[in-house]
Amino acid sequence: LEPVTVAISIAAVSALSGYLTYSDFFSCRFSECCKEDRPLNVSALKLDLEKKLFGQHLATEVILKALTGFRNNKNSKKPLTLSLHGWAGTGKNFVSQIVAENLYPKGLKSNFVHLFVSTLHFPHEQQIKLYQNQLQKWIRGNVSACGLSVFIFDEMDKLHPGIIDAIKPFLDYYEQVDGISYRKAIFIFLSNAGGDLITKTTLDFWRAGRKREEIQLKDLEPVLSVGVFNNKHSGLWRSGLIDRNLIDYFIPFLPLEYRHVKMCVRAEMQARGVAVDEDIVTRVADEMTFFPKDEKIYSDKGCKTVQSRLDFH
Ligand SMILES: Nc1ncnc2c1ncn2[C@@H]1O[C@H](COP(=O)(O)OP(=O)(O)OP(=O)(O)O)[C@@H](O)[C@H]1O
Repeated sequence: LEPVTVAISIAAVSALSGYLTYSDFFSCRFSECCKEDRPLNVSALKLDLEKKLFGQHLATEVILKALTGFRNNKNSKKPLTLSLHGWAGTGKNFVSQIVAENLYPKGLKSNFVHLFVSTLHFPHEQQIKLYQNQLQKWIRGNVSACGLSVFIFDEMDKLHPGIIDAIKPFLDYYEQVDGISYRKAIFIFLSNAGGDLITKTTLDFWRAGRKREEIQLKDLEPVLSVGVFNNKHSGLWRSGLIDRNLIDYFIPFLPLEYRHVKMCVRAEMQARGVAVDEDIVTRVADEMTFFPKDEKIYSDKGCKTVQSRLDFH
């Protein structure tokens, strides 16, 4: 059989079985497809988070629930907004990548996933108005092309106050704004703001002899939202997004311990296709620095420099 005949037969069978429409088959085969109505593969996302993300039981649980609920709800009243907080190298970008890959096979490289980095895209304080206009245009254009667009804002703590409020109308409970519905879009904010509050709570649990897995969202989420709202350097200082309850979840990323750093080293070795050597794992983990000064429990940079350190061994 010729490839064309095979393609047509597969398309016809798929269309008949209701799995894909005929035009879907061709458009999705030859260019990337906007997956607005496709259900999320919940077990794949769960497996990814549980296998790949270390030491973040709260983030794993909340992200899984939030995405599943949102994607299964055919009548969502607003876009999904997640605000991820935590110390450097604790997995915020890593999780965004996992989420993106579970929505679109090309992940962060997908045409429907957009990453904004504050210091790169919005560097000058004097140009806030310009950035606000550009941001609105960019989001409007992309959501009109694909409802299930994903927008990731990295370095929120370095974003000049007020910029993010430009997207408030898109995050609100409107059916449409100027003829466009934003209700299927996903907004993810990443920030180091609140990292100190998260560390303090995690440390309190540790000092009280309690397991970190006992920390619940209610121990952190309220402190986090208030802390971020009152922090001039959070990107969400006095933000209407918090005021109007437009952020669905504040998700804490806990500081990583020595054992988590070791897990990151092992994962990196496996990703490089080399056999895991426990001596090297220990040596790389021992090279990292830990805080607080006395107890030395949490890695200063999380797992961030693990990859480059591994190159030396
Ligand atoms: N909790 C984790 N589980 C597994 N790997 C992790 C985790 N945290 C970090 N890593 C590894 O470290 C790398 C750097 O982490 P990542 O970029 O996600 O940190 P971040 O929290 O976004 O930091 P920053 O706030 O500095 O941007 C990731 O690509 C991943 O390989």
